[in-house]
Amino acid sequence: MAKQYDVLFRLLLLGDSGVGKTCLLCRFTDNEFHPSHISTIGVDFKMKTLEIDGIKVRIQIWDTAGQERYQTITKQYYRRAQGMFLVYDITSERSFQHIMKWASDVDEYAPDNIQKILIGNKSDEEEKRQVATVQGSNLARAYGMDFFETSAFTNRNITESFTRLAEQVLVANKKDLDLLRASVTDGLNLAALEEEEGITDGSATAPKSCWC
Ligand SMILES: Nc1nc2c(ncn2[C@@H]2O[C@H](COP(=O)(O)OP(=O)(O)OP(=O)(O)O)[C@@H](O)[C@H]2O)c(=O)[nH]1
Repeated sequence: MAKQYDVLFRLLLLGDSGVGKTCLLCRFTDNEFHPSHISTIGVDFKMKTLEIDGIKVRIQIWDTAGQERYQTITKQYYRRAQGMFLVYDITSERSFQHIMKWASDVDEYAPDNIQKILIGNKSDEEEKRQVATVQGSNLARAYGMDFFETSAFTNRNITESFTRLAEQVLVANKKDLDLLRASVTDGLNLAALEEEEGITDGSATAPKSCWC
C-alpha cells in the first residue's frame, strides 16, 4: 500500500500545568477549544500530517502532564523527540520563570540536536497579561529559539508555530532527508523506520484522550 507520508517526527509539548498544552494540541489537530482544565495524566499524543517543501511530514505530538508528580514518566519521552515546544502562559509570571527549569530538563534528557520553540500562550487574555512580549522574545533569543505568542482560544499562531517547529526539525535532519529523497524504495524512509520500531500506535503510559 502506498505510504501516506514520507517522514515521521516526534514533537513534545512541555510547560507548567494549566498553560494550555492540551488546548494547543486540540486546536492544531482538531480545530477545537474547550474551556475546562482537565489535567493530563502522564502523556498522550495526537498525529497530523503537513506538507513542507513537497515532503509529507507526519508529526506525532506528545502532550505531557505539567504536574510535578508525572515528571519521572514524562522525562522518559524526551529522548526520542526531535522537537520541543516550551510553553508558558502570558498571564502567569510563574509559568514563564519555570521555562528555565523546563529548558534545563531538555538539555539534560533530550538529544543534542533537539529543536526548540518558545510559546507564550493565552495571548487573547491581554487584560490579565503578566509577561510582556519583549520578555518572551528576549528569553527566546537567549536560548536561540524562535518565539510565538499563541492563543488556542482564538487560533492565533497555532498552525504557524507547529509548522515552524516541523520545518526546523526537517532542516536539522537534512542528511536523513537527502537519503530519503535519493532512496528508490521505502527502505530508507524515516517513517518506515519508526513503524518498524512499532511506535505508531497510541500506547502511551496513562493516556488522557484529548477530550476536545
Ligand atoms: N483564554 C485562554 N484560555 C486557554 C488557552 N489555552 C488554554 N486555555 C485554558 O487554560 C486551561 C488549561 O488548559 P490545558 O490545555 O488543559 O492545560 P495543560 O497545559 O494541558 O495542563 P496540564 O495537562 O495540567 O499540564 C483550560 O481551562 C483551558 O481552557 C488560550 O489560548 N486562551
